Amino acid sequence: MNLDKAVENKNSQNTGKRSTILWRLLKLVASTSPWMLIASTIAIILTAAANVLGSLFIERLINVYIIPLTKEAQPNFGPLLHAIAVMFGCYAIGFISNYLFAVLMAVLAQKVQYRVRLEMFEHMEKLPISYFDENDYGDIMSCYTNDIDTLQQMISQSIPQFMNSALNLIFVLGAMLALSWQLTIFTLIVFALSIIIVRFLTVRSAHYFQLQQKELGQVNGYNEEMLNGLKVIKVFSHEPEVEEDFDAYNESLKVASGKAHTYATILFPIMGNMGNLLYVLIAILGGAVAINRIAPLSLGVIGAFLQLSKQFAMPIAQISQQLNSIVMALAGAERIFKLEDQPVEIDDGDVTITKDENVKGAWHWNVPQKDGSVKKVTVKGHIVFDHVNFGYTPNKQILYDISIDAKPGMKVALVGETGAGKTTISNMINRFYEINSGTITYDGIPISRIKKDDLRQSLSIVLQDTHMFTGTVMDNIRFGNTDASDDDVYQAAHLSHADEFIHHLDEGYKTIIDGNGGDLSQGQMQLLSIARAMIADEPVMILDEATSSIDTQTEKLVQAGMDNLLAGRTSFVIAHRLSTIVNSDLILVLDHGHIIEAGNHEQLLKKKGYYYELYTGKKEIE
Ligand SMILES: Nc1ncnc2c1ncn2[C@@H]1O[C@H](COP(=O)(O)OP(=O)(O)OP(=O)(O)O)[C@@H](O)[C@H]1O
Repeated sequence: MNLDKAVENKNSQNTGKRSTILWRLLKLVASTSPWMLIASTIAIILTAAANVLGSLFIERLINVYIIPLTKEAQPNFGPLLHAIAVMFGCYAIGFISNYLFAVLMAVLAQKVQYRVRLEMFEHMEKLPISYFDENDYGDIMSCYTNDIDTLQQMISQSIPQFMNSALNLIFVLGAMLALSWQLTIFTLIVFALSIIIVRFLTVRSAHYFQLQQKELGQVNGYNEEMLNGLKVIKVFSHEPEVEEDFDAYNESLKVASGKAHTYATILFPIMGNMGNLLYVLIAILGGAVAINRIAPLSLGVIGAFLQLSKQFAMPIAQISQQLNSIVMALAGAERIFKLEDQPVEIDDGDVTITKDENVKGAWHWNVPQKDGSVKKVTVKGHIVFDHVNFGYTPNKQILYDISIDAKPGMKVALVGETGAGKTTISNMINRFYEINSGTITYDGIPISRIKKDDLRQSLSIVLQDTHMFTGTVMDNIRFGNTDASDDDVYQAAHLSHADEFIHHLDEGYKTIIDGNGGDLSQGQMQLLSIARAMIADEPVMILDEATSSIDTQTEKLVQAGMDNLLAGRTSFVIAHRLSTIVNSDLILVLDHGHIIEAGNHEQLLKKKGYYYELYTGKKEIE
């Protein structure tokens, strides 16, 4: 199928979709500020009406005021000046209402932009983690930057100009018909020809504008990924390959963008000259008709008609140009709406958790009862997996028949090769993903019954990939518990042994951490995130390779602090260094999503199985 045919087909399919998006956009604008929309609609109607009235007045000016004056020996210019003042008044009203319209639309566009940005951010926070697995960060970012920008431009410029032009067109057409239907029909024939050309060009440029936005998303996505992995690229000297790939994306963007703009820019000169052509043709035709008395055409009518024909051709040129921007912005709006329509995390939990402000480390469940009352139950931290099966995607199972009984206060270690499913198990407890079958209970309550926010609030998680936010060291530790006092922060830092390096920082706890901890080592960030988890003081802890970047000496110290912290709390520890988990109450050995051995260190050593081989170095964790 050739491209032009494909473009036609795609466009006819998209037309319905576009009108839905446009309708939704209109509702969004209307609900953002109804009075602004009404005021701007009145202003734009007034603009078009005033401009056309001004042009129509030319006929009276010539026929009633100017021609009689040419026949008088001593002309009285008073009535003519009065008529010119009326005409000026018309144009002045048009100018003022047009100005008001532009200002209103600019303010309205800012309001919409602000609202969309906020809604998108709020919605994004509620999206399930799986959404971010499936979607590229660059694409999501592109939605926040390019798409919102084009949307704002569309509301503040393209739509106002489009409406202005469309209304002008209608009013001018009415005025032309009132002056001469013969000349109007002639104008419409020329107009129909120009529509065919406009349609031909807009269909093509619309396709390439959509492609351009898509390619831009890909370039941004690739850029971000490579920026994040810059160090890895340098280490492996992959700069030439990366550059080559980037070049390919960039080239596709250049091609799409070039074609989109070529079609769009051809449009304007064609339409501009169409106006001049129309002007000349009407002058010739009108003159011929009047001279040959084919139809009763006065000089005033021809003069006014010529003025109107200019006003008629201009909007067509503008409409065609604005249509491109609108189509481009609609593609952006579609992506914004798609993100806003993404289903948020399902949370039908009715059990909540409350921290007892008076007793340190004490939490309780609020369990609604059948009679409507709420039963308060102390949180113990008993986590049970019962025959749990799970896969991130429907066609690939990751966890098979997992059963774990983590009694309150137990330290449960998960060991196994890379990709065995250790992190996945922890992802099940905090409900980042939903299990396929089986049950997970927390103090006997199925976790699906617990409100997600509350469930996560009761779990402290320290990940291998630490993330710091821009702010002071103090703020970053306090992120775990915003109510914590400065002393609590110092204590947590002390317990996690983070205070040693913090004291060596230029401004100690007040040192600003930029971006994602740019100036800190990976190990130092891990110490901070352990301190952050410690301060949260939650009943259950999950440590996923939490100490993997810390040197063995410091790790031993951190371990001692952590063991104090973990005492009395249920904890799940994932560690490649077996030395950190030998004192666990229960060690689960995972292999390809199956638990193949379970017991404490001594029991597992006695078994002389997989764990024994790992521990004695006969087998290595890959
Ligand atoms: N978000 C995801 N989407 C799809 N598959 C995933 C996702 N996260 C992990 N997996 C797959 O699930 C399997 C188990 O991964 P998991 O991260 O649980 O392993 P792990 O034992 O924690 O490994 P490691 O020791 O490397 O951290 C792997 O095959 C991995 O490719």
